[in-house]
Order: sequence, then structure tokens, then C-alpha cells
Amino acid sequence: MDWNLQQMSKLLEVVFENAHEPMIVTDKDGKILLLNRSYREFLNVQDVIGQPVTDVIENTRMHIVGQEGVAEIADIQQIKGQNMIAHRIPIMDEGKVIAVLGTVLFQDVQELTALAAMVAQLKDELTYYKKELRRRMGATYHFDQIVGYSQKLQELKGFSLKVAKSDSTVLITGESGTGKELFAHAIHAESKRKMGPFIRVNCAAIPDSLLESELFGYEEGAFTGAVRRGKKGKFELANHGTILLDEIGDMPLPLQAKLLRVLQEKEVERVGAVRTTPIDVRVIASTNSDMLQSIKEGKFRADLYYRLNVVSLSIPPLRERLEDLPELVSNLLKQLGESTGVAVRTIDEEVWNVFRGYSWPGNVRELKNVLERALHLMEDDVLKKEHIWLPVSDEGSLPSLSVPTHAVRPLKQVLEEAEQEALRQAMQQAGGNKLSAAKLLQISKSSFYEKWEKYQ
Ligand SMILES: Nc1ncnc2c1ncn2[C@@H]1O[C@H](COP(=O)(O)OP(=O)(O)OP(=O)(O)O)[C@@H](O)[C@H]1O
Repeated sequence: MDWNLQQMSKLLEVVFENAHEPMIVTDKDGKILLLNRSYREFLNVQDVIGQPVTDVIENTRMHIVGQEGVAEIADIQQIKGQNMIAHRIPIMDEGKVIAVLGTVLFQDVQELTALAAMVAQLKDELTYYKKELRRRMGATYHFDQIVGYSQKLQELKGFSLKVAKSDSTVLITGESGTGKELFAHAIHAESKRKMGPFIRVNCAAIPDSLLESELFGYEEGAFTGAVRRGKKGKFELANHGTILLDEIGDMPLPLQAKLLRVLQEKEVERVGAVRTTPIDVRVIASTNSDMLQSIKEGKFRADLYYRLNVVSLSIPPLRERLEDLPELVSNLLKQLGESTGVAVRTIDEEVWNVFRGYSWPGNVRELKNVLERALHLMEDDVLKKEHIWLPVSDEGSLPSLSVPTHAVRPLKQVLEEAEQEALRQAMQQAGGNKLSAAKLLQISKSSFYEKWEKYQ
């Protein structure tokens, strides 16, 4: 429709009259030309067209703006005992004021205060939910939190960043504590799935009998003790996101066959289900065991290994990148300083000698634990050699300490320390392989994991 002048003028009149905000137009001397319904109702006036604005609206400055030609934005004006926020805008023609438009944004600043309070509350809630979402989705680490300037680590980070953008399945290998999980988190956080969930399953920590239903879920009445209406498995929970299958080397053979089908068909079958559910999940698997050896021994399916190993990331042990020690130590001390409240100002040169001479079988995690223990032994803010407690078996010529024996401590603490030490020694003897470590300690794999996670 083409609008003629008359129709356009009618339209503007209707818009002005019915606007929700109170609006007024005066001439340059402050004589009222237009006053819309919202403003009339608020002022409780009827026919005021042609009257001086000063007679109709308290504390008005429309006439002043008409004379001075300078707009006044968000000026607080009290009318009928209420604080209003008024805008007064001169309307110019050929450099001269011909009229003034006045609007009231909030009929009372209390409304604005209430609105501001509401926005602040919503912002707080949003921050909370964002944090909660992140916590639940679990992707709490990013590439910039993976510390280390060594060429090996830098190259690995660069490659992983590229890998993150693709949707390929990734197999991360490396000794215990090298940062496999850290890399998996970072890959998810950098991928196009970052808004989706990140679900981690430790295949070794869950007893074999439960792993299938944990991973794939179960249908109503699938087995005794099953929750009514069934339960989603981790794969379904990870839909549109990433699943980290940690310690994949420990997955029992029958489940390996089922996992292979999931990877091939991109659908899961809950335990006891007659139908399959399509899923869209990126799989990252990680292991610290020698997968090729496991294949040779018939413990791991070769076809699954090749399905998982589309892209492989091998994280070098700490002893092969000792040049990362300064950055790691400073970063870990910062983190630990926040949680323990102990700050380190200086590190004795001897500490570095000890660190550089040690083989770090537990890698970065062990470094973190050693530093945490040292913080508790420090009396001032200088980290010294005598605060560093390294395992006796690896001691050699190292000036490491044993735990002070003179003080009697609570039995619980002594037992826990002994247990922790036993786990650590078993891991060291088992070359970082948790399954072998559990065997050495003659405890079940899941019980080993429970204890291991407790002390980490
Ligand atoms: N490059 C790194 N920079 C900073 N922190 C690191 C780095 N590598 C590892 N860490 C820290 O060391 C600890 C162990 O890392 P992570 O759990 O990722 O190791 P992992 O290889 O998955 O171990 P496991 O095989 O025992 O599960 C974590 O606290 C992690 O934040």
C-alpha cells in the first residue's frame, strides 16, 4: 500500500496516542501541542492542548529546552510525588527549535531500581547456572590450562587443537598422570560439541557386571533392582557431546563387541531393549596400557582398537620433558596456594636438582601430590629440599626425606598414608598399569580404583 500524507499523518497520530510511554509535544515556548493518552491518564487531565506546559506538569523543563535547544536525557523529574525519568528532545528545522518532544521512561525510578535489582539477580542466577552446567557437563579444562613449553608438549597441543575441530574418534595414550583426561576435556571444550555434555566413564573403576548397563542403559524390568522406567546409559547422556572412555584397555571382551557395534552403527541398545536408539556422540578413549600387547594377548579386539585409534595422541611422560618442570611447578603451586592458603615465594636450587633427578613414575599428578605435601611441611615461604618427600625406592642418591616418625598421629591418618604409599609403590612396580597394580596388592580392580581416586 502506498501511503499518502493524510494517511501517514493519521497513522502517526494513532501511534502517538496509543504509545505505552507517556509522551508530550510542546512548541518552543512550552505550549502543549500534543499529549498522549498514557500521559493524560497519569496526570489525570483532559483538554489541555494549547495550555502552557508549566501549568499542567510540575517541575517541567520543556519550555527551557524549547529556548535553549539542548536535549535533556534521563533527567529525574518529580511529578505527583513520584520520581520520573524524563527525556526532552528539541525538534529542529533549519537550525531552529520548532517543538520539543518529551517522554517518560519509567513512571517511577522505583520501577527502575526494581528492574535493576531484577537484572542483577538474573545475572547472578545466570552465572550460577553457567557454572553448574559446566560442572555437570564436566568440561572444566581448556588448552590454555595444559601447561608446558617443551617442544613435545607444544607440538602435541597444536595437533590436538586441530583434532578438536574434527569429529574423529581419538585414542589418547600415556602413563598415569600425564594429563590424558586433561587433553580429552580440552578437545571437547574446543570442539563444535562444546555446548553439549562431556561424560567420562572410567571403564576400569566400574565392576564388569555393571559396566554394560552404565554405558548403554537398561529398559524397565531388565533385571532385579533395576529402576522402574529404565535408565539412560552414559552414551545416551553424552548425546550431541563427547564421551571419554577412560582406561579402555580394561573393558571386558563381550562389551568390546557391543562398543564396536555402537561405533559402527551409531546407535545404542539398552540392556533388555528390543529397539535401538540413534546417538550422536564423539568418542575419546584413553589408556595407559600397551594396547598392542593387549591385542597380542587376546585381551583387546584388534578391530575395536583400529576403530578407536582414528587419531592417536601419545602424551610423553614427565621425565621426557623435564624442561616443563618450572612452568608446571609454578602453575601447580598457584593452584595449591588457592586451596591450601600456603604461598611459596622462593624455591631453593636444590629442589630443582631433586626434581630433575627423579623419574616421576606418577607424572604430573605425582608432582602435584609431592608439592602439596611439601606445602604442609613448610614453615615459612621458602620451599626447600627437606620438604620434598620422594619414594625411597627411587631415591638413589637423591636427598629425599622419609616421614618424620617422632610425632604420634591419629591411627586413621597413619593407615591412610600407609595405604596410599602401598598403592603408589604398586603402581610404580606395575609401570603405571592399574590392573597389574591391583593384582600386586591382591585387591579387585574396582576397589583399587576407588582407593586410587580417593587419594588423587
Ligand atoms: N600439562 C599439564 N598442565 C597442568 N596440569 C596437568 C598437566 N598434565 C596433567 N596435569 C594435572 O595432573 C593431574 C592428572 O591429570 P589427568 O587426570 O589428566 O591424567 P591422566 O593421564 O588422565 O591420569 P590417569 O591415567 O591416572 O587417569 C590433574 O590434576 C591434571 O590437572
